[in-house]
Amino acid sequence: MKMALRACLRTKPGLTALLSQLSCSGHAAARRAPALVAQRSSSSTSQKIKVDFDQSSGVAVMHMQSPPVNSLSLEFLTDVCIALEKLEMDKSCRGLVVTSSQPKVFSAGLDILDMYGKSPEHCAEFWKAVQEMWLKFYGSNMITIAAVNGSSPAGGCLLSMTCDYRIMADNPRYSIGLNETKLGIVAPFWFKDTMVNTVGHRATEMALQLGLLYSPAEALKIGLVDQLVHEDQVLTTATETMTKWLAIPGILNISYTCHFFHLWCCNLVCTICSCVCQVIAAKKIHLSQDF
Ligand SMILES: CCCCCCCCCCCCC/C=C/C(=O)SCCNC(=O)CCNC(=O)[C@H](O)C(C)(C)COP(=O)(O)OP(=O)(O)OC[C@H]1O[C@@H](n2cnc3c(N)ncnc32)[C@H](O)[C@@H]1OP(=O)(O)O
Repeated sequence: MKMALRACLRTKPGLTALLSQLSCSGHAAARRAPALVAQRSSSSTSQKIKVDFDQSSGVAVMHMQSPPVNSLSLEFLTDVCIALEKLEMDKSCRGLVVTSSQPKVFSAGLDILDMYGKSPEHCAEFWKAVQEMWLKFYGSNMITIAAVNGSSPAGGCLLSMTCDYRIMADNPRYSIGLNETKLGIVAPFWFKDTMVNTVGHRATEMALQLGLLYSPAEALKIGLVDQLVHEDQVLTTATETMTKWLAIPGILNISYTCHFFHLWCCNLVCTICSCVCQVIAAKKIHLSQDF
């Protein structure tokens, strides 16, 4: 699925242009961007994202370092998107491993504090940034591997699911899943679609209806993650796995099918509608709070 989307993006410049208009790169571009320099290994850092790029292997490692729990705030999402955009533009970068520098947590999902009591404009910007992160990872030209070295609820799980492969720390204290229902929130349909593409319809229905968080062993069983390793081994296993993937001839050039392209278009159209609805809703809430 991910590869099909990637191929769509590569072969449909019009779609790419549309996406870039839709995306929040406007505000992203205004911010500082971690630079990638042409040397064997480079390291670039924004406040919340550190990228180590090994030019000899063509593999970058993105460390999320937004304490305490890598919650996805507007600022953090913007940094992630900028870093990803930079890597995407560097054609020598063929693989990306995403991991966390925070102990015990990969990402706590959307930053709840960034969604509450904020202006409609902020909410719209925030929501656009969430969608941009999803689009950028899902449509990435690189092979992406999530090194899930801690808990990964809700938006954190979404982030990992947009990657081609997930390796999780085998620690029963960690959990992963779309738990929005338990928080009284409905997971957006594109969260749902991403999970369907990962674990199938029935498992997704159960997961979303009950707001399930899975232990690593349970997650492996339903295919939400692909591999469990000792937590000390998550990152090294991810880079080893990346080497194997990148050795496959043409891995970055898998052709797409019409079915996937249609699904992609549907998702895009629905996303626009959902975005408009969110803004309208936000405005209504804002108005009702005034009375
Ligand atoms: C009307 C228009 C609206 C437009 C805007 C759009 C809004 C649309 C809303 C719809 C969104 C739907 C999709 C939602 C997706 C989400 O991702 S929602 C977020 C769900 N996340 C969670 O449920 C995670 C909750 N956190 C945890 O389970 C645990 O914290 C952890 C991640 C497992 C880590 O546990 P532990 O190591 O024990 O740390 P804690 O002590 O629990 O936490 C440390 C501090 O971090 C704060 N924190 C935790 N999670 C978040 C978070 N998601 N956002 C912000 N802050 C978080 C926590 O409060 C602690 O803070 P302090 O108490 O200050 O230390």
